[in-house]
Amino acid sequence: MQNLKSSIPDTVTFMEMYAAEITQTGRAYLQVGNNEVYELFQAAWSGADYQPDKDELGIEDHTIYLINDLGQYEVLNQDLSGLDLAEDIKEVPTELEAIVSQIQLLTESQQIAPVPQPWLPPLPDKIVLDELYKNQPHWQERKLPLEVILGKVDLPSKQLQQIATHIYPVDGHLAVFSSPGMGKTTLLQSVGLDLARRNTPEQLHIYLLDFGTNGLLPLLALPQVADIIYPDDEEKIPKFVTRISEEIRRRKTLFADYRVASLENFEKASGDTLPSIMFIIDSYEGLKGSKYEDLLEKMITTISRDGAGLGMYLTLSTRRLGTLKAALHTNIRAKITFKQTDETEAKGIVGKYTVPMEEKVGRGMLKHEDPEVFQASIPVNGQDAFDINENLKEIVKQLDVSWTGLRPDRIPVVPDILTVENFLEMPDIKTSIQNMELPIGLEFEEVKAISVSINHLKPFLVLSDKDTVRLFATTHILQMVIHSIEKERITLFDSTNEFINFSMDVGRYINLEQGLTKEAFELKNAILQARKKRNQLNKFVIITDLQTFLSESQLSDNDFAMMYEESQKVGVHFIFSAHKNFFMASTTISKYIKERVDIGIIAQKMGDQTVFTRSSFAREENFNIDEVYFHYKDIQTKIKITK
Ligand SMILES: Nc1ncnc2c1ncn2[C@@H]1O[C@H](COP(=O)(O)OP(=O)(O)OP(=O)(O)O)[C@@H](O)[C@H]1O
Repeated sequence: MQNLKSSIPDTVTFMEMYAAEITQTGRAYLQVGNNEVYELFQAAWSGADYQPDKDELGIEDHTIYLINDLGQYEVLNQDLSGLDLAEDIKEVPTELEAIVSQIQLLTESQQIAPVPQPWLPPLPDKIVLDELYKNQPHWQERKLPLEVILGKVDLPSKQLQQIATHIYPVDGHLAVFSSPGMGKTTLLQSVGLDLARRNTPEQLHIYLLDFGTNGLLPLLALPQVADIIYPDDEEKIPKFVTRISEEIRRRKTLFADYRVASLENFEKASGDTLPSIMFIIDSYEGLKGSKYEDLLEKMITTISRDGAGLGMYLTLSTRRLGTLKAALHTNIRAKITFKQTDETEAKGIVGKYTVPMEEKVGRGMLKHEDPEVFQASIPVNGQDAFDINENLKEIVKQLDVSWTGLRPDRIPVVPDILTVENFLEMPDIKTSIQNMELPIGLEFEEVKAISVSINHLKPFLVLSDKDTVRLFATTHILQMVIHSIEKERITLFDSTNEFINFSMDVGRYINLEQGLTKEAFELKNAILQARKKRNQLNKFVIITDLQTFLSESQLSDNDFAMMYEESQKVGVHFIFSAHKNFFMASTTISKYIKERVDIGIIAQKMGDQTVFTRSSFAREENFNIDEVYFHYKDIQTKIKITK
């Protein structure tokens, strides 16, 4: 305790005089009223160590001090406390602490209610979403306005701590800002889970745009989630943007037909329901510099401007306001910021505030009428981020299995590698093979399997300007034939000796060692005979390199032309593989084929070949080895082939 003389009023001069003499801590004069009666007293001290059996221990301080000229203590004898010999020095509570804890125990055991405080306790550091529900939300048949619980807000001016909710059709889009690691992703997870608990997959579709570090992944299995999009999803992003742009257009037209300006009014007027669409975007700044930045930014800005009326909402997180273009952030009214390294940044987001922003995760300012102190909820309980994610996945799984109705369609994407087995396992392909069709590949736009009817299959050309690529594409088409046609019906002219591995999978295998001539002439005669007798040979003939086949077989141009011409009439299906150079040479045969061929695989840029006429003049990208054009009915379609 400090010397009490400092609190003596100036008027008490005697007391002041005496008090000036006080040298001991806790010693004081006490005066009651304004007369000169005052008492010297010693204030009680509660800071001593609490040692209930001190008397029995006989602990006494025998230290002898000298008071020096400066009034300081100097130890004269040696330290007799024995502390230097003690093995284990324990800190004991002070007498004050001991008394307080005893009172606490007593009030608890006797259930004595605490005295009401004139202010509310501070917001908790951790609030689990479940704690904020009055009633656990559940799926309802009737579509309700899109609403979520965000956390708790402290309103000291109103002596209130309220659950902070966000009603999208009223409050619009929502953005949360902060320095790294302050709780943005966790709040988005909370929003995602809460939305999924309240709305069925028929009432709400969610798209997760994860431009951060997989923070939204635990939400992927929610039945409302259509898909997750990463900034490097080269195939998915353009399809996603097309899908959303078409949906915006469709909703605008529909709403115009009913002369309404909101989803709610459309549903009232038409009696139909359309799902609300939520875009949860984590770490918006992660989009910067990516290939599709402009495309996505444009789409997100359009949603920020037109979305609310169409039932499409954004909930996004990012570090700073500056990462969002003005055209985007001015359309987002509801903003939350957690701790920012630079406080002016936080004030720029939610407006001026005077209370200091605490450096706690999930603690920040929410723009209410004025900025108010806010604690975000976490979706589920957990010790750390890993724990929270694991528990969240568990709850998401429960929601996933409990929904048996329709779900939003995923954005179709072609697999990175299409194995022969996976391709042939596709239900569409199984049906095509049963229907006497030859599987060709997977189309990219809608990821549909492409196949062609074998009955009307004309001579088929595999064309490329690189031998390795041609070998790859030829192998693919050979595999397709092997897996859809009986072995006995396949003849393989391996004019480059590169397909010996397939010799056992076909009915006839002929390579250079055996000589192609005899078999080639036999084939020609068989075609002629069948033509005369109007027989059907039902054969597939694969020629792995047309140029060497022609030179090695010694067939004349006429012989070859006859075979080509008559083959279709007698059920012989040719598949030729040829290098681009074969057609550059402009021989009689190459010109003959060029004029007639109208089906094939082009494993090179369309602009660099002259065999097939281009159906589109869009800029050509570089293809991977398993991406080719399929030319059919005068149109080229980009397809994925097996690897
Ligand atoms: N509201 C909260 N209450 C308590 N703990 C939280 C809260 N929000 C987040 N945390 C914890 O803080 C850590 C960081 O959270 P989170 O990943 O959500 O931050 P962030 O701002 O998204 O980070 P970054 O910018 O790096 O993506 C996690 O361990 C998380 O469990």
